[in-house]
Amino acid sequence: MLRVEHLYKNYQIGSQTYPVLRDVSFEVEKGEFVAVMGPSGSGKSTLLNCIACYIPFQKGEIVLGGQNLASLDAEGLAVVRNRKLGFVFQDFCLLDGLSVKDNILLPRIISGQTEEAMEEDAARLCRIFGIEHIRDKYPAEISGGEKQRTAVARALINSPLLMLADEPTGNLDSKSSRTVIQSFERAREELDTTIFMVTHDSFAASFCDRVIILKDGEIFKTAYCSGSHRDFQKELLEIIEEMGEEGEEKE
Ligand SMILES: Nc1ncnc2c1ncn2[C@@H]1O[C@H](COP(=O)(O)OP(=O)(O)OP(=O)(O)O)[C@@H](O)[C@H]1O
Repeated sequence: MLRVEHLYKNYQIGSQTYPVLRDVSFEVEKGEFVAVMGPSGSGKSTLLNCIACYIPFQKGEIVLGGQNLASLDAEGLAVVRNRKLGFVFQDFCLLDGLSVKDNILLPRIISGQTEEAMEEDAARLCRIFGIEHIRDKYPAEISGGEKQRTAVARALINSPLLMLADEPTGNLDSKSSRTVIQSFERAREELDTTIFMVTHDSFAASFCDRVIILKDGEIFKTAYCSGSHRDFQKELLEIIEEMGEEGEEKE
C-alpha cells in the first residue's frame, strides 16, 4: 500500500543544508493504522508532507499503491492528492459557508464527479460516523468532535488508498478525541481504511497497530500494540520518557 524506502529530506536555508529525514524506511499494509510520534522537530510533519506530495525529497522512494511519487510531475501529484489520499488536519479545515454534507462532498465536486450516487455515499459516511443528525448544519453550529468526524467523512468520500491525519486530536478535549479515534476505528471496520497519523497524543496512538517513533529524523524505535490500549499507551509514554532522558544525557 505505502512503501517509504531510504528517504532523505533536507531543507536548504541560504547556503546551509539542514538534514531533517535520514534514511527513513517502513511499509504500511492495507487496512493498517500506523502513527508517527516523536519530539518536536524530529521530522514528523516533514515525513507526512513528503507522503502527501506537498514537498519534494532528495533521496529515496515513496511508493503509494504501486506508484512511485518521485516519478510524477506536478499534475500527477495533484491527481494523487485528489484521488488517492484523504486528509484530516488538526484544525479541521472545513468551509464555514458549506453545510456538513456539502463539506463532505467537496473533494468529489473538486475532482469533477457530480453523479447522483455521491449523495448516497455522503449519507452512508454520515451514518458510519454518527453525524446524520447534523448533516444540514454549518461548522459554526457543531462541536469540535463533530467537526473532526465531518473531516474524516470528507477525507474518505473519494475512497482514498490512504488517509493521512495530522494531529487529528490536537484541538480536542479527551471526550471528543475519543469519538474521533472511534471514527478511525469505524473507518477500518466498515471501509478497510488505511490510516497514517502524526500525533503527540499517546492516547490516540495507543489505538494504532504500530507506532513509529522518530528522533532527529531517524526511526528510533517501532512499537507494536500486542495487548490492551491502556498497556500500549503506557509503553509509548515510557519510550517517550526514555528519549527525553537520552537527550538530557547528551547535553
Ligand atoms: N520549510 C522549512 N524550511 C526549513 N526548515 C524547516 C521547514 N519546515 C520544517 N523545518 C525544520 O525541520 C525540522 C523538522 O520539522 P518538522 O515540522 O517536520 O518536525 P515535527 O516533528 O513535525 O515537529 P512538531 O512536533 O513541533 O510539529 C525542524 O527543525 C524544523 O524547524
